[in-house]
Amino acid sequence: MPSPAQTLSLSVSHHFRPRVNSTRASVVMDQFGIDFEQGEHIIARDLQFSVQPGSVVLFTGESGSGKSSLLRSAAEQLKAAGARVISLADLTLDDRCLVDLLPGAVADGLALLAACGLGEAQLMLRTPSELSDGQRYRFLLALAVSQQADWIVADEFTATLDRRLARVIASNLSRLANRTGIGFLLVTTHEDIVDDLAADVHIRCRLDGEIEVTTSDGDLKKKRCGSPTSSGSPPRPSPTGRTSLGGIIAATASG
Ligand SMILES: Nc1ncnc2c1ncn2[C@@H]1O[C@H](COP(=O)(O)OP(=O)(O)OP(=O)(O)O)[C@@H](O)[C@H]1O
Repeated sequence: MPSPAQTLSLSVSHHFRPRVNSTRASVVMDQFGIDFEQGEHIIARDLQFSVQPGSVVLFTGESGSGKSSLLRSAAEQLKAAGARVISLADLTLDDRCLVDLLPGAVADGLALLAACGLGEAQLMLRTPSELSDGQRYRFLLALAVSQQADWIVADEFTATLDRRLARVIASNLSRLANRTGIGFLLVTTHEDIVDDLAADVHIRCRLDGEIEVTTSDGDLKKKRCGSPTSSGSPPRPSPTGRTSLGGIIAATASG
């Protein structure tokens, strides 16, 4: 059983160097002064916040600011501590009616579908492949809640929904978390759901590397723990005109 409250400490970075070497990758590395040993893009160093059962943690920020990287790191830490963590991205959907896909009593299933904005009878009788993208996303949310997880992980939260519905779902999810004790780790670029979601922890990532952590007690902490991500590149040096590829050194056009 996971302990009632825990502090997560996230340290996330990605290497600049390519996962797959190629001559062209080697030329780019030379042009931007990245060698095979160095070049690290730091998303966060020791970013700390506390969570407990039923906490809603929201990561927002611009595209590329590191939200998903932090989400994955938080989910891994919770898993490592023994929590049952379900990611919407890992759920598979059979071709059966929505009401048949939800375990437990029919009445519970109907209530859950309604909370996720799928309360109309004709929708409950459809299969996942007959739903719109936004309806399918909402069903994934309902399915995840029905599977008795400690934590549910949802990237691109409400991205496929019109913004009015997005706010309704955010508010319902907040109530669900309170009622069930299921925690949520959510990522979105949309800030319009912030008030309705009333997250316990709101982590705002910025492309300049600053991360803001706001907790529900109104506490705001700002930390510059990442490296700027706007260009994703270290300062540009003069190219050497030499490229290294798996130990082979060759002259390039820049030389
Ligand atoms: N596995 C990886 N290896 C190297 N770099 C990565 C990896 N995953 C992400 N990055 C880089 O880290 C930065 C943050 O990526 P991330 O996916 O966390 O951002 P995001 O804020 O979720 O973006 P978006 O809103 O576009 O999904 C980006 O510059 C991305 O290129």
